[in-house]
Amino acid sequence: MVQDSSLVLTALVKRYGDTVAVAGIDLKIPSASYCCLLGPSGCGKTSTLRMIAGHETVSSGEILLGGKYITRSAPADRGTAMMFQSYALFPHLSVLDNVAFSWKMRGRSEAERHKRARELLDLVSMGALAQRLPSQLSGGQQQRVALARALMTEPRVLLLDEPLSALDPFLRVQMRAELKRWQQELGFTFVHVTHSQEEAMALADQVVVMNNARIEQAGSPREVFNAPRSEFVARFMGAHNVIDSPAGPIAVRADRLALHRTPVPDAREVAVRAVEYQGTCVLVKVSPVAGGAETFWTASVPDAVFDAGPLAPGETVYASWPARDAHALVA
Ligand SMILES: Nc1ncnc2c1ncn2[C@@H]1O[C@H](COP(=O)(O)OP(=O)(O)OP(=O)(O)O)[C@@H](O)[C@H]1O
Repeated sequence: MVQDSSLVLTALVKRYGDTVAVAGIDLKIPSASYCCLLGPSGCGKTSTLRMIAGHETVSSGEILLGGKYITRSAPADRGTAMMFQSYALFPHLSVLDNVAFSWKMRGRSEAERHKRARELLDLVSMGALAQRLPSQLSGGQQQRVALARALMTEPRVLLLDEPLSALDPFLRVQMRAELKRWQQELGFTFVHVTHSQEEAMALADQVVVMNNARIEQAGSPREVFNAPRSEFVARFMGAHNVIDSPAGPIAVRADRLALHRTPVPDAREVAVRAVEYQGTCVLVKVSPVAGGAETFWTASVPDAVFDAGPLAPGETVYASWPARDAHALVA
């Protein structure tokens, strides 16, 4: 039977003296799903993760794993394992012994622990390097070992704190795909802290956008990207314009903002301010003529469309968007 690895956070609060790091959040993370906690520095992501792990006490509120309260359980008794930003491998132990370490602490025999460690090293494609020392591995390889070591404790929930931030951009994209594959193969819950919206969109079943110790919005990457609820989410997810309309602020995706040379109904007159070539598209930055020079909107124009009618800074054009692509934002 597959174990229930769902997580529920209710009215969870973390205070450090006068600082409120997490201000009473409610969140349900379904069993066997990939959840990304996303937000700017200091918004409370790591504090949330550390409370789930039991590395930080909860000021108030509750945490349930698989329907059982774990709020006050010892870290080792929770069914969670944490993979850290720095991989924190023991430098003097081989890869195999690093992975087997937690079973040594539990008094399991060498044959038993090495057998399981080898299985996990094979899972993360590191079986061939089992006898190396951590210093003889690349960053991506060290990360695989750190993952195998976390899995050795047989968690139901794996907690990952910025696991890709130390890798170069090429490796980051490769390891991202592997994390997703491992999560699907293992079939348990991953909670991954990141400040990269691109990473969260690529990985998550559920993206949880945090700001100022609270959850601004939680949903699938498509829901959060296509229908941001607040100005903060629209700006943080990027590729959106926040536009004042008579009914209040709206978000319009940059690729849904159309530019016309002649007026069309409901269009706003705008001045082209800058043109940035991006390869597959061209970003055209415009300012509404009636809106002040410090307001900028961006239209993302496919390169072939732009090439058919190039625009240059200083030109005046007309910006419009389909009504269905205007998402009302809460203030
Ligand atoms: N041990 C601590 N003592 C006092 N304040 C803390 C402590 N840990 C975190 N904080 C504060 O709590 C708030 C949330 O911090 P947290 O580390 O959870 O944010 P974060 O979103 O993970 O940020 P980052 O992306 O920079 O890691 C911040 O204002 C931070 O300064």
